[in-house]
Amino acid sequence: MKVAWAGSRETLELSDRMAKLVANDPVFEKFTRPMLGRKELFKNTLRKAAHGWKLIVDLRLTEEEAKWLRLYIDEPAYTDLHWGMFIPAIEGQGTEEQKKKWLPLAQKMKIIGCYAQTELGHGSNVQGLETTATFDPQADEFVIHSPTLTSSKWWPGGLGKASTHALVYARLIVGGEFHGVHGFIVQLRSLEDHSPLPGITVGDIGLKFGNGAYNTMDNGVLRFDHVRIPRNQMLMRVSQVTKEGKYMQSDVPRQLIYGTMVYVRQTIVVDASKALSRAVCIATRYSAVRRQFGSRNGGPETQVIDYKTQQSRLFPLLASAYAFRFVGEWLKWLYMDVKQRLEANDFSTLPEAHACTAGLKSLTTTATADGIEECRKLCGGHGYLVSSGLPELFAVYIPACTYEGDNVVLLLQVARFIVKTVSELGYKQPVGTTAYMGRVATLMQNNCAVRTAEDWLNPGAIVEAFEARAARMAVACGRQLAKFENPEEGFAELASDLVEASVAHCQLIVVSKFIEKLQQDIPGKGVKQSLEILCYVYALFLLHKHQGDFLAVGYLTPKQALLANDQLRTLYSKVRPNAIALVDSFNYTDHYLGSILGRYDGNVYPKLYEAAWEDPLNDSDVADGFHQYVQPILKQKLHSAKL
Ligand SMILES: CCCCCCCCCC/C=C\CCCCCCCC(=O)SCCNC(=O)CCNC(=O)[C@H](O)C(C)(C)COP(=O)(O)OP(=O)(O)OC[C@H]1O[C@@H](n2cnc3c(N)ncnc32)[C@H](O)[C@@H]1OP(=O)(O)O
Ligand SMILES: Cc1cc2nc3c(=O)[nH]c(=O)nc-3n(C[C@H](O)[C@H](O)[C@H](O)COP(=O)(O)OP(=O)(O)OC[C@H]3O[C@@H](n4cnc5c(N)ncnc54)[C@H](O)[C@@H]3O)c2cc1C
Repeated sequence: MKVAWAGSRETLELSDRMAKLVANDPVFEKFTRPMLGRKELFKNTLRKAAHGWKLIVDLRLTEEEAKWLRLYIDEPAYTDLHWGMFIPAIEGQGTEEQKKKWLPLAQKMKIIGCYAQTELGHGSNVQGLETTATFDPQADEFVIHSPTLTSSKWWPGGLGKASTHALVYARLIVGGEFHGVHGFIVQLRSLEDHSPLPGITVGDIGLKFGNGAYNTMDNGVLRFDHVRIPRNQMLMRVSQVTKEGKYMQSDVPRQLIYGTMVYVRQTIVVDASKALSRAVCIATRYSAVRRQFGSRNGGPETQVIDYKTQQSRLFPLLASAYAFRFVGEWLKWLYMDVKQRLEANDFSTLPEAHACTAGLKSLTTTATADGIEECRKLCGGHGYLVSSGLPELFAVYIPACTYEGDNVVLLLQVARFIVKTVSELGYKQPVGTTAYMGRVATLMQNNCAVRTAEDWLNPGAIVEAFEARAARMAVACGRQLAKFENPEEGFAELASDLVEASVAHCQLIVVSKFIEKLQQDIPGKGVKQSLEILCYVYALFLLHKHQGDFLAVGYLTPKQALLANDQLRTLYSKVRPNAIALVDSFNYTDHYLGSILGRYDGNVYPKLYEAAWEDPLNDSDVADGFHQYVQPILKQKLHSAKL
């Protein structure tokens, strides 16, 4: 199962080597992180990032090894944006000449870059950005300017203190005409002493949610006062500005300017399975250690993992972690395929890639953020201790529902794609993830054939149920929209229904990709069977949770919905004996998990007890401030006996 989770034996071995390298290196210690003040915390992150880079250089790690190393260091840092957005943006939107100039500098870390798109006034509405880039043909330069307070760049990770350069998204103005938002490479700080260059005001935006957590990142604010950059620092793969001041658009679609977001959203789906699996690993191991009630004749109490309610909350999350792992694998493949096509100037699959990355990013991050919090509750009171690892994981993870596109805004993008597909059904055969809509007549007509709980153990029955629900919800939205004279008004009015239809479409993708995964050759005794059980758990859990949809569209009867729930209970009993093995298969070191409750050896209570004494408050028996603030109260002489 470790191989199935990792994707291949090679990846398992490679990631295992990197995990151990980090776990055994004292520089990467992270348990004191929540106790540190902001300055100390940030300096510590800089130290870890520098040490990580030294290892990459000294040990000549490959790009793949370096990625795993950064993952296991497990501390958000400026390097995430440098490697994760600045470099990919230049790769995707730069010309060959620009790539030749900037990529070697960035890859050798001679410069540090961030992705400066969001502003104080606009994040979701990219076309609403206010920063301007005005071409000055006399000087052959762009003038980058922040005309208003709300045009201040606000949020970019790595911008606050670390970056020397930024990829700045600004409205292009040539010859007094606006040409939409484009990307520009702008140097922010001196490469000699790191001080901000003239015309640049830059700093950190302040503390964020949670102790430690995302505060290791220097999310920044940035203002430009007529900062000049050479013309060739506008990324010009999509459109160009000539020396003479002529704006030219190549055959490449404008949307490619948003290409970095497609790339990052795809990586966020893969990361969702990592974050959720960490939380599930902690909650599952602890649920096997923890005992409450049920002692008979002085024997041990019941392990809480044996309670059906615990199983019905925990096992769907375990199944979701696997489901997100496999849909992430597929999405990576889809992205690589689109990338290759784009390089050959085939842009036909870009809209689907945008819809899939946007929708799956939204679906998986929402479920993961909620899932981490559920895991905290599954661990009872001890889950609220920082040493459980769950509060920090939650605090670091939840912004994933917002960054790289607010999850609702992204689902509305999916809705546009679905509505367009439905409206074109008469003359255009849908392909890829919308191919099922080509069978819309059948899906609208046929109802579920399940008669017994066992009938639900059939991938065909499950896929058809999810297809029928998604198709019927999409068609219902299409019909409602058709009643509006102004389609945009209709879209705004029906937005909540459209979001629900998008969720149904995205859940269908995840379920289908899990089922497709099971059609592949999966080596290892019992591995495929265990994955099949998890796949059914994932699908039937969703069906149970959203049974209102399935019933409302008239595909299921209440009896069939009840049968699905009966089957789900049986499946939980089948997961139980392998639950610990299924989380051990994630192959996480105790260092990466960062949780006393999730320790591999299960030695929870002695270690919790030990850790309590390491809290700084326990450095002395009498706390600082006691004599000043508490003792006077204890010693006071009150006049009223009642008080
Ligand atoms: C204890 C420690 C624990 C550690 C745990 C580890 C957990 C992981 C932690 C990870 C740590 C660090 C990682 C940090 C990473 C943070 C990165 C965050 C970076 C950012 O947030 S960058 C900023 C991102 N911003 C956004 O995403 C903005 C969202 N808005 C948009 O994307 C768009 O503007 C829009 C909403 C899509 C715009 O809509 P609008 O209708 O206005 O669109 P346009 O008119 O502009 O275009 C319409 C046209 O274009 C199509 N289209 C839109 N987007 C794309 C696209 N990306 N690709 C292709 N096509 C696109 C759209 O479909 C329309 O097409 P049509 O005309 O209909 O054919
Ligand atoms: C930790 C973190 C790191 C980040 N890193 C970066 C970075 O490196 N670089 C960068 O450029 N940016 C970064 N961002 C910014 C991030 O990309 C934006 O915050 C995100 O895109 C959401 O945009 P917003 O803040 O404008 O939200 P808003 O759009 O203001 O959202 C507010 C509310 O309005 C709703 N809403 C907005 N528009 C619509 C609509 N059309 N229909 C219905 N509802 C709507 C949303 O659903 C939400 O509920 C980061 C943000 C965070 C939190």
